Amino acid sequence: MRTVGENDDPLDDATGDAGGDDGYRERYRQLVQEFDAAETDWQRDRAAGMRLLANMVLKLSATQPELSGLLKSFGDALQAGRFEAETETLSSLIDDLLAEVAPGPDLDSLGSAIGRLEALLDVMPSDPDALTDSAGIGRVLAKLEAALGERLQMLQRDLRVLANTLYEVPGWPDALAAERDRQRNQFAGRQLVDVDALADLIERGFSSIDQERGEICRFLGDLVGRLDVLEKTFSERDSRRRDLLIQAGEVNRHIETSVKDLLSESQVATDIDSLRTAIDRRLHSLTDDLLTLRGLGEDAISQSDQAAQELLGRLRSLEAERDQLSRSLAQTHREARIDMLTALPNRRALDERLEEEEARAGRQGEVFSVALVDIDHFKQINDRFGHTSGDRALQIIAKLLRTKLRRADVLGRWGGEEFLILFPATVLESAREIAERVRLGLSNAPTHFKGEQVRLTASFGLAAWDGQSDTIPALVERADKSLYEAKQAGRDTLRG
Ligand SMILES: Nc1nc2c(ncn2[C@@H]2O[C@H](COP(=O)(O)OP(=O)(O)OP(=O)(O)O)[C@@H](O)[C@H]2O)c(=O)[nH]1
Repeated sequence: MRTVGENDDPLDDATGDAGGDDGYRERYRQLVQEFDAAETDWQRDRAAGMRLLANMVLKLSATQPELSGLLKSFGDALQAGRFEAETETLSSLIDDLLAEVAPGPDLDSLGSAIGRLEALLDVMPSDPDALTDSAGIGRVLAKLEAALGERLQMLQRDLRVLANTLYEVPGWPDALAAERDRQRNQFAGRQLVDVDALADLIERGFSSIDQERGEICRFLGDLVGRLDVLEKTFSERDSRRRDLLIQAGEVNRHIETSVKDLLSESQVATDIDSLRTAIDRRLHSLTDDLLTLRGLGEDAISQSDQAAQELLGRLRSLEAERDQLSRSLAQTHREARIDMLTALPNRRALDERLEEEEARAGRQGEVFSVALVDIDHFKQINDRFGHTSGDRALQIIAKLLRTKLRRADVLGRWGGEEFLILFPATVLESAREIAERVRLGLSNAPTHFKGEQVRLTASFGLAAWDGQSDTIPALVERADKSLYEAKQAGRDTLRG
């Protein structure tokens, strides 16, 4: 392991070992971005869910007459056909269907209609081409099937998005679950709500959304319960959905283990290099797992609201684990005496290095100098371009200062927008020359933020160690005083 003092360029070192752009930092950033994007999508879905409520009423109303019309024309077509053997069975089936739909189809009766339609298909001749006079019936049947399938699928999808979306509202999931159970019991007693009553309920729920959350919960419970009935009709034989859940469960467990291992490895890591290796190894597999989960999740969302809930739950708990990981990383970095943002030695490391230099200079009867560097008008960078750009400016300046200094000079982040340079075994005059070179280098290197050219400058306050009777706090205080004078003199200059 290398110590801070031996480190030529800590920023390069921090990414170099882990492989440049492929380093753990980059992958970690991507992971964070993915989570943020998921969060944004989710917010958007919530708004979409509210819009869907309104659309659903319209769709239900539109389905009813169209369905009746289609069933009637199907019946007519049958009458015109010559399927003597099947006519009786078919006619009674169609009568049943029409009777069921006539009073105003709701989701429950549509679900049952689909079941009957399947029975109808079963009794139809298996080879339509062999029957020249079946063309009309075939067309009507196909149209009916397509219209029903499409409408119900749309309805199902909308309901799922809606249910998922509103699960997000605090306190609703429990109310919803209770309501869903209640509705399930009602279904057992075949207690149906017609489409007008349903629409009424939705509208009432809308108009008093804040005061009447309970009402909306009941309404949603009703819809979700009905959705279950429909879903059963459609996908009882859909084993793919079950497979997806099993696969997702396996990936989840793998992720859980990886994160736990990583956390415990980061706790016991004794140096930054071994920690970095551990993170590197785990983040590879975590990122892959997450992508797999995403892929599975996308499929699962389209198939099951339950799967979507589970995926979301996983993403949330992963997010919590990510935060814990990031806290643990921050802690390790602090302990490693490296500043997280600039990857320079931090205040703690600088304090130690100053003490070492003081002891060395005292022993050998030498001197040394320090400079406090404060970025000019830095608040304006934050105010104009945002805090993230401010952070980037600090990173740019850190790197620039580092490249202008000698190998032996120690540069660290003293705090906020302030840096400290230690010039070991250097008299004030030489330190001043180097500092002036650094100041000019910074001042002549324009930077761009959000497409705008910005000139970053800094003020420098210098002081030299005054021999045995001097102390580090007194030395830094003198440098700070010089810095104040440099600021007073108009900034982008040095004093001391
Ligand atoms: N983005 C970002 N801003 C920081 C960080 N640390 C400190 N700052 C900001 O740096 C700014 C320092 O502002 P001031 O002390 O008013 O000084 P200034 O605007 O640089 O002006 P002068 O020093 O007088 O030239 C404050 O707005 C802090 O919020 C950081 O880590 N990141």
